[in-house]
Amino acid sequence: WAREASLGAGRRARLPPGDMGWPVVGAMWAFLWAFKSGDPDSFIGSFIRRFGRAGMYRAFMFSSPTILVATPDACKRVLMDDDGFAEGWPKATVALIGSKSFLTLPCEEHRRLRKLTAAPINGSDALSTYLGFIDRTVAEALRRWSDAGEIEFLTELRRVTFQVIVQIFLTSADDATMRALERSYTDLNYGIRAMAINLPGFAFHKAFKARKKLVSVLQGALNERRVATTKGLPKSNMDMMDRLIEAEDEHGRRLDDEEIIDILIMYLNAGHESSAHISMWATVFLQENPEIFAKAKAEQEEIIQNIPPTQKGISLRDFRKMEYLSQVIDETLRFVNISFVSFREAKKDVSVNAGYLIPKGWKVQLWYRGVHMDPEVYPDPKKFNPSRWEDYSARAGTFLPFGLGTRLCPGNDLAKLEISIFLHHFLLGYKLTRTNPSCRIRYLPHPRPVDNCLAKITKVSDEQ
Ligand code: HEM
Repeated sequence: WAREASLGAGRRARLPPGDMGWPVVGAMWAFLWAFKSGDPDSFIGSFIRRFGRAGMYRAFMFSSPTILVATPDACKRVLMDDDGFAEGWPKATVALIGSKSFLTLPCEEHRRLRKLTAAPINGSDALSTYLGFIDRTVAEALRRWSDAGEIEFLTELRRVTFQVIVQIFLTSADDATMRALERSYTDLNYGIRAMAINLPGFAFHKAFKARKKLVSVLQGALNERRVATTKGLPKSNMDMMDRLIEAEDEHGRRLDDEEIIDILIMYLNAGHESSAHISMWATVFLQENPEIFAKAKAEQEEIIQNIPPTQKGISLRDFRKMEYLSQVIDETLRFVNISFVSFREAKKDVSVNAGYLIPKGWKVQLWYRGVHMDPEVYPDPKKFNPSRWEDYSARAGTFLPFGLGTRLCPGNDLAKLEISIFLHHFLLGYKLTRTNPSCRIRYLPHPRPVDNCLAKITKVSDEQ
């Protein structure tokens, strides 16, 4: 109330509708209740019900006055306006991912480090470099799982996507380092959308301990790398850690250890969590929908039949032919809403959407989930329907699984490649049988079955 009052009558009158909720906690209880009770869409739904389809609402969340944005045009307007908005992530996210990661970097520094780190992971050349490794890794994992009996499918997929991202960022990491990192990331993620309460029993407390472990493992790897460089030991090939160590700005300044570690913590996390979840959900949806499965399988069979006998594995050209599979993945991205919201902060007063005011200093939450589940944008939004993407190109702002603008996910192509190659092998030779097909879903931090998709992977045919 105090923050609203300080705006003055004129500015206050231009705020979008909404209310600041309960003292201190604001709308956090309603948010947590909606997500924990299994109906996440009811959170934005309650604003629409009470205040109409304004598309923007005011609320008090994560200890800050906040504008919730839930229409394609308003999301686009905010995401494309770097003069008006900076990143504005909740305290817990910044504390866990790192205050020197992209989450808080000023514009110029962000642009420089983003250019340095995004080029080696996106674009055809980069993708061709990793394709062989991804192909071998997922094929081998599926073979192993089919001999293993019951597995936690999501946990195993996380290991695979982690193996891939570690290969790109820290080529030489040994198995023990990798396992230690991977375990800590699981704990870290459970605290990422929590309140930043560092007391035993709270999710954030456990997550913060996991961050300390990550820092110590990465510091060890960085020390080894620096010693090797000082001694002039030969390098097998240049990975992302080397690039970050050697990067210099125009004044000759290099990144210090803290900066390198925070950037690595961010990339290693962003680079495996979402891809693993989407691979799992896409597999589950395919298995639950025999017609979609059959159509996707037929496409992969055709692709494999046209591979020349001299070619080993699939190529980038084959990947680009996977049109229907790409629709399955887009529909999974829309339907699952792994990144259900993004956070910004207004650097100045900005007018959006028919003159609503986003006051300077207020937080902005971009509700991608609200856009993706809006029946006016996607008819029958709760139906998993890959065919809605046939001959359809989404209007800007309506499909935001990877965000938009200067913060667009730099790993979007890599993620799609990884998920496609996994599904390619799965469709051609395997079947998923879940132990608890109607297992409860937990929506925070990301939607997942609470049993981590306990299942058997069975080999049904040899891949040709
Ligand atoms: C299905 C998989 C993925 C999804 C759904 C996803 C989603 C997103 C979204 C929505 C954002 C934008 C956040 C914002 O607007 O502030 C983002 C940013 C980011 N993603 Fe991804 N991502 C995925 C995979 C990856 C992969 C594989 C990598 C690494 C190789 C990655 C690295 C990043 C990084 C570093 C950022 C921050 C970019 C910046 O601030 O400039 N992501 N991702």
